Amino acid sequence: MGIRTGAQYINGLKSRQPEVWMSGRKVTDLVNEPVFQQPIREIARLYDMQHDPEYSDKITHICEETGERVSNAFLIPKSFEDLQARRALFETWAKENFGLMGRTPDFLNVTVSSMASNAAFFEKYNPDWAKNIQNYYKYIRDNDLFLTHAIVNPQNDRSKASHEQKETFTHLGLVKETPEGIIVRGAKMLATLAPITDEVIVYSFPGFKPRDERYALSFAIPIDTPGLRLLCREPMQDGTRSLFDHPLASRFEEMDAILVFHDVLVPWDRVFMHSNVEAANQLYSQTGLMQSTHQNGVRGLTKLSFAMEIAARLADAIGVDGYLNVQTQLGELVQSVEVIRALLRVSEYEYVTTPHGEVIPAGIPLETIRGMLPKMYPRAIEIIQTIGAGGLLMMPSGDDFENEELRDDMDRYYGGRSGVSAYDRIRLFKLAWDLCGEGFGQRLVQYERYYSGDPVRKLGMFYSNFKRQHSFKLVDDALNGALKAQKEPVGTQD
Ligand SMILES: Cc1cc2nc3c(=O)[nH]c(=O)nc-3n(C[C@H](O)[C@H](O)[C@H](O)COP(=O)(O)OP(=O)(O)OC[C@H]3O[C@@H](n4cnc5c(N)ncnc54)[C@H](O)[C@@H]3O)c2cc1C
Ligand SMILES: O=C(O)Cc1ccc(O)c(O)c1
Repeated sequence: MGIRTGAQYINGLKSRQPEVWMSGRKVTDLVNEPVFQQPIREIARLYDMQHDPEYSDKITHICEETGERVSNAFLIPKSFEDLQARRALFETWAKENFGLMGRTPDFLNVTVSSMASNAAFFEKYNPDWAKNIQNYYKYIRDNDLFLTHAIVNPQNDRSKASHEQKETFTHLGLVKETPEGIIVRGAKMLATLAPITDEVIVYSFPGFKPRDERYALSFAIPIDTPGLRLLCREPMQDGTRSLFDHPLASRFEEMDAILVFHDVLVPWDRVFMHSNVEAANQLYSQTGLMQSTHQNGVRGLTKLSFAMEIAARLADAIGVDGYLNVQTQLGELVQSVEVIRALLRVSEYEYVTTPHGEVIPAGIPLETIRGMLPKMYPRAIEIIQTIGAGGLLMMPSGDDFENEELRDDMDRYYGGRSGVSAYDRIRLFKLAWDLCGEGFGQRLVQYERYYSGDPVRKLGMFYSNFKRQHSFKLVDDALNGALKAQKEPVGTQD
């Protein structure tokens, strides 16, 4: 089939009924559920762009194997140009939602593409796992599917390994093997957008201990697989608030869910790994899972640029951007954007070709983005809050603004500097408040901190890897140079 349209994506959602719980009730009509309607439209719009002549050649390509047009997320890059084609997709889609939707279909499609192109890793442990991940890649590529992922265990007690939790199946684990597949039970935490996806893929970060075998799992199943329950967090908008009042929150909220598996059957052909602690601990570093960091970086750059632009427009609108304290904050934001932009370019220009011929962006600059964004983005939000100050809280609702009796006061007291009307300023400040004040915006801060795992442990892993790869030769040169310089009599140097 190849690339889907938005309507085909929505028809897919209509064709099944996953077990979704939200606000104490079962959601039985996903497509007409107010909380999900706008995010579904946003995702559908991305699918439609694949067919739009303005974008089609930029974000899709003809698959060599099938001759069909498929998303660039499924490209296994073999050259710098391929990397750019993949980036073009990430960038084009991210700009559609200002980088505020992190888990658009490209994110996991690129992850699975990378897992499949590293099938040799799976082959080492079990040829079936290698075959399964490759077939799965082809399946989601040819059907243009939208995946969610669940990699982290529920928090319960982080001081204990999976096998030491209060109950055997607090963390998702294997119950038994059957002729049809494996039965799994327990929970996985935080699958973003799960209710409106087609499939879920499960894998883990490293950290398994001996006796954690039953938890060392990776597989993918349809989101409506019997026994799989999706427990949504409290929604941050009810789907009925106006776009005037909440121009971002009412469009781009990504619902998160905990996944509870009640003895779910995973067919053998969907099992990518099980019962192997060593393989599970290696999966992250050996299968290019980090390729999604390219998508994260491009999307993160869009989001940070958006925050920078909002801060600058706020300052301009109320005439404070001539003050030195405001200028230094705005300058800091512009420089943050430039740092991330430069790191992305370095990662792409200094690409690495793997032994099996896949071209991947250089890891250290990409990891540096991942380490810096969790500090830069919250700082950007703090700057928006500082520049907007009390005005952010004082905006009237759209209904107030429309009320003729109030209109004179609105026009007089809500306008900005000369040339900025009350209407323009209210809209701008509402946009800013969605990002820096609403629950929606706070989730976006939390997302940037945690979307790719705990930044504390990630930074520790980053330094350990760096230490393994780096010679620290400058220090040796300085020490050796000092010894040499001591021995040479003055006047003998060239
Ligand atoms: C908005 C949002 C969306 C997300 N979407 C997804 C998704 O779609 N799919 C998915 O799988 N995951 C998703 N994540 C989850 C993400 O993977 C986790 O939040 C992340 O891995 C951190 O784990 P945790 O939240 O359980 O924190 P914890 O691991 O419980 O950490 C809590 C605190 O304790 C500290 N800590 C815990 N253990 C240690 C340790 N061993 N050593 C040192 N310090 C420690 C941490 O530094 C942190 O400060 C999302 C997260 C957010 C916030
Ligand atoms: O950045 C990485 O390390 C890759 C990665 C893995 C899992 C995630 O959920 C994620 O967002 C990113």
